[in-house]
Amino acid sequence: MSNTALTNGHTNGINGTTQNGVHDKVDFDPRSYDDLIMLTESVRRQVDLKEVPTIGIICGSGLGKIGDCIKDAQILPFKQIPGFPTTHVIGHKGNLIFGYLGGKFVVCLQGRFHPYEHGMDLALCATPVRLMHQLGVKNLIVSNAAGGVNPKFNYGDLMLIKDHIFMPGLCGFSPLVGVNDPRFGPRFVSIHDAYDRQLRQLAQNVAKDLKIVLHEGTYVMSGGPQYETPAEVVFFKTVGADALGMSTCHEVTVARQCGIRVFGFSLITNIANTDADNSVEVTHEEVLEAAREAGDHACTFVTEIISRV
Ligand SMILES: O=P(O)(O)O[C@H]1O[C@H](CO)[C@@H](O)[C@H]1O
Ligand code: HPA
Repeated sequence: MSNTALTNGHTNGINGTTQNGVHDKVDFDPRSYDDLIMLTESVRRQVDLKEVPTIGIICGSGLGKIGDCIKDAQILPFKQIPGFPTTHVIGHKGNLIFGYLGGKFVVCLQGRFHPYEHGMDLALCATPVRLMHQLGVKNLIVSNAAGGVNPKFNYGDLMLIKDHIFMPGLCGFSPLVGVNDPRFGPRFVSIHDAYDRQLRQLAQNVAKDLKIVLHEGTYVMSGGPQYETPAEVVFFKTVGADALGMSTCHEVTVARQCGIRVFGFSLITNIANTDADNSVEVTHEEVLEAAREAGDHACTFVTEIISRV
């Protein structure tokens, strides 16, 4: 089957109605388990789930190519998913894709929700992970574009995420804040093993076989959307950062709450400034350009990992 864009009309079951497959603004509560179930049912009605997608993928800025590599793809635009907000960030297409990659049936978020776009509602931004869990995902591959802080990193390198510092989470902006329905998972979640050791080892083996430079390090998520000042970069470097971004940690936190194993990697799209006297401008355009250049590379890497999971 060739790739299919799903545009059939549907009823979403969460308040509003739909016309021509595009949902009206719906009153979706990301902290309601019942709303999550209705969202999941809406997705199930719109796609032909040939198998249970046990692997989920989230594409970082400009890394949508990974989604484009999926075979026999069924493409569900976010605007057809009741409760999903829209993604406004250039380089995030806004599709949920089902199909085959590395010989496995996968579900891929071609575009993500950044907390800075959605009033720091981290539970809303992490809803796709809860959806993936409902659909049967057991392993999640998260990717992002990030600024390199570790002096060994070069433009275009890949960094396997070994651990993270979730700045908004530390300041009370966690997707787990608020009343917790135990059906989402436990109230208190241990994040001691956020990035699965076995999957990291597997990725290291893949990188070696494919002769890809793969660093390992700590990813820091800040709130954004402004990039960091040189002093902030030095601060993050001092506390152990290797790469900086504005995403991922909220998704990983929710994945761990519902027991999904996580593998994460960053594409180093720029080198973060550490000296205000010799600093250069960082732009989203250069981030996207780096991601475009690394697209094939990232796709091969992810495909091979999936084939070995
Ligand atoms: O983390 P992803 O989605 O790759 O996006 C990264 O790129 C954007 C900045 O250029 C920020 O949103 C940052 O988090
Ligand atoms: N900082 C924060 N987020 C980013 C960067 C950065 O330097 N590059 C890409 N996303």
